[in-house]
Amino acid sequence: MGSVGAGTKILLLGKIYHAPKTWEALSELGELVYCTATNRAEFLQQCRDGKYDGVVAIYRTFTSAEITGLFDEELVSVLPSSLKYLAHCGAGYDQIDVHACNARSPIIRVSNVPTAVDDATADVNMFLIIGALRNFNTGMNALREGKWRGSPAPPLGHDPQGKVLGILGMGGIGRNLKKKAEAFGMKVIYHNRRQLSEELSGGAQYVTFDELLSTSDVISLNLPLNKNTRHIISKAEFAKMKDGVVVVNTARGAVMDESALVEALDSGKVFSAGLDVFEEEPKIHPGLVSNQNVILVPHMGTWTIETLTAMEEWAIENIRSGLEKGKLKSPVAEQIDL
Ligand SMILES: O=CC(=O)O
Repeated sequence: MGSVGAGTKILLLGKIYHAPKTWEALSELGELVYCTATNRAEFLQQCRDGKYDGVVAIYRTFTSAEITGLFDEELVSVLPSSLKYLAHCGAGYDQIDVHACNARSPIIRVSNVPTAVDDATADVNMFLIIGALRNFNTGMNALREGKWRGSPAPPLGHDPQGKVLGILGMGGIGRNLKKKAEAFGMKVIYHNRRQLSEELSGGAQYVTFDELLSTSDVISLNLPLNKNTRHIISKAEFAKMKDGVVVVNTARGAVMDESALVEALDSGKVFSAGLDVFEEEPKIHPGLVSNQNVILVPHMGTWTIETLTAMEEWAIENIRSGLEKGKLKSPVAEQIDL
């Protein structure tokens, strides 16, 4: 079932920082080739000109989109016909149009990196929850301006103990967050496309989307971005939330309508927010930058040596598994049954 043969090539889109030896070891399975394009138009042209013909597997990173742009229908349509495996080094694969990959014959099999990201992302998530509940940003900024806590002093924050945390999206990160939040004394409820088994949910109460919105003291967004979840939190959803709710997002910016969040913060409906992701990274809505009640982190959920190393190793393993066994280690949800 393997795809290894003379002429097999493996293309790197982006960089390998932490697992260079594991990457280089792939050279026993195929020739390692590198992208020379500096922008999307160039990459598309190179593909059309056959520069990457013979590429059977691609390893790509989130930031490689700065050069190639999204793996949308247009880009997928020019990828070499030899391509079988697309290994994304990240948990969220919203940059890839899996539908377009499925439409190819044979299909392009896509993998992401689950599990390895869970701890680091849930840690940042917890940092944002505590930081937003305590509203540390105001005092921290004042201190750097030489004004100690500022004048007037920041409003008092809130303790996590006894607060209801509503987790929207109970995948690996959501479940990991649940355990961490419980250690801080929070009561966890969740909503997910499907209710989880008691064992998987760890006893967290399953509630409807509307119940989650109306009964949570803190709402954490932990769901993937796709056409069904884009702007799942918007004006109408904010209206259903408790007054003074705290909102935290480590998933993808576009699951929430940023302008609606800015309005909800300005009106006081939302007490504070903690954000690691934004709708148009690296652009940040000016209403978020100017609002002291928002903690802003520039997409650093997995930004640790240990986690980024584990992610790179995992994504490379997907390529090895595809080439050796004809099967990816962690296919994306849409392709699990294919
Ligand atoms: O944002 C990070 C990831 O999707 O892994």
